[in-house]
Amino acid sequence: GCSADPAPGKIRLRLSTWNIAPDLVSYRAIADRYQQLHPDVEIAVEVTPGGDFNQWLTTRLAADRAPDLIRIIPQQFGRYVDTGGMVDIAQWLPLGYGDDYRENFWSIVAKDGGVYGLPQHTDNFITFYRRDILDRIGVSPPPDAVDRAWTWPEFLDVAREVKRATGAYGFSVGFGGVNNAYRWLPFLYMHGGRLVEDDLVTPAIEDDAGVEALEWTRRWYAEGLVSLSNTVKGSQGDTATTLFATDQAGLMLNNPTALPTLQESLPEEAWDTRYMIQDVGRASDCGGNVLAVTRSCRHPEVAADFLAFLNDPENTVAFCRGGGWVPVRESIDVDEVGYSYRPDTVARFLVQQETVPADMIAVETSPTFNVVNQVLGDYLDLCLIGSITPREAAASIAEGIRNVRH
Ligand SMILES: OC[C@H]1O[C@H](O[C@H]2O[C@H](CO)[C@@H](O)[C@H](O)[C@H]2O)[C@H](O)[C@@H](O)[C@@H]1O
Repeated sequence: GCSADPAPGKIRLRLSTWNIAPDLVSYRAIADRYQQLHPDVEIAVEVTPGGDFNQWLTTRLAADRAPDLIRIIPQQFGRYVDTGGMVDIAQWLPLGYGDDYRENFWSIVAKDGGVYGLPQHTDNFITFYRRDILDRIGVSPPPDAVDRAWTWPEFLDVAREVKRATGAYGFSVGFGGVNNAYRWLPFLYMHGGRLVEDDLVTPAIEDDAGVEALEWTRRWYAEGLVSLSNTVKGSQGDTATTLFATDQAGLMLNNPTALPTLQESLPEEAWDTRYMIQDVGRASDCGGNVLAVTRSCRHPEVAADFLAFLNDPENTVAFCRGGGWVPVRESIDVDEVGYSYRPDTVARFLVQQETVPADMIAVETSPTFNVVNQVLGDYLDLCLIGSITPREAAASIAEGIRNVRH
């Protein structure tokens, strides 16, 4: 909380965010500008632990020592709103502040007449490839159009050849760790499957499409095309990018968090991107974050004012430019953002955004999804490592969804 003021008369706020270098720079710059306008406020930018996020935040909230402001993924946010961890900031926002946000994203924070945070940006997955490795095996990337992306069979054929060339794996996937099972759902949806019905609570994963999607993903590991250190739970934040940047995988399905590592570790000409792989349909990840004020904050009116400033159109543009993120404000013309690194790749994230399924977003941002996400991660991983069959995994995931108290 902001109980310990460092200088007399100063209001101290702590903002906690993922360890993503360009974002830390952007948040610091925005906080500095706010401090200049409000000399009585001091803002510290801190780094959130990745793997044990839920344990960390739950304990901090219980002890009333959570950061004042938290960057949190939409897939986990509902649970903290439900349990009173996040503050309704509606009364401190300028009138109509939400009008500019795309509806899908605004609905994540606007609940029961209150506003429990602000959606800051989104992102998704596209296909990365190592140019040098594809050149070596004489394979060309697919055409540069979202509807001409590699299909499942084409992608696995290329991945098998790439595996022979790397002597290790074919591709890596930006699962990023134990909290991110939902990043598998685009594969289910692009195969025509669904996790739940329209009511968001009745399981729908046990049909043919669901079992086939699980089977297909299982094959990645059974054939050694993907490392067993790169399952949902086996992965740590940067696993996918590290495998790709160290020549162990020549292809990668990942989001813009890969960019800072690639910038540091590979020459620009060594890699490029195309659109996300596709099957009978197209889909990609519902990435990004919400920024919220926690109940530990002693000065929620100041924290809310800072949040409104941080998310104003100008600061949103600056933030998205630095990190390669997709803005969720209607008024921002993305062509004018002027992305600072690999704008060609960022342009693909922007186009790919249109393929993120609305029904997938709806379930991922529903209040109980946090629990469903854990169940999905448990059985998905057991299936990927071959301990249970795809059909058993589908049945257990469905049972887990049924057991969640709605
Ligand atoms: O579940 C925690 C994950 O959170 C981060 O990822 C999220 O934030 C990223 C930056 O906004 C965004 O690209 C991604 O779509 C979000 O899921 C973090 O980068 C991950 O390491 C972490 O596992």
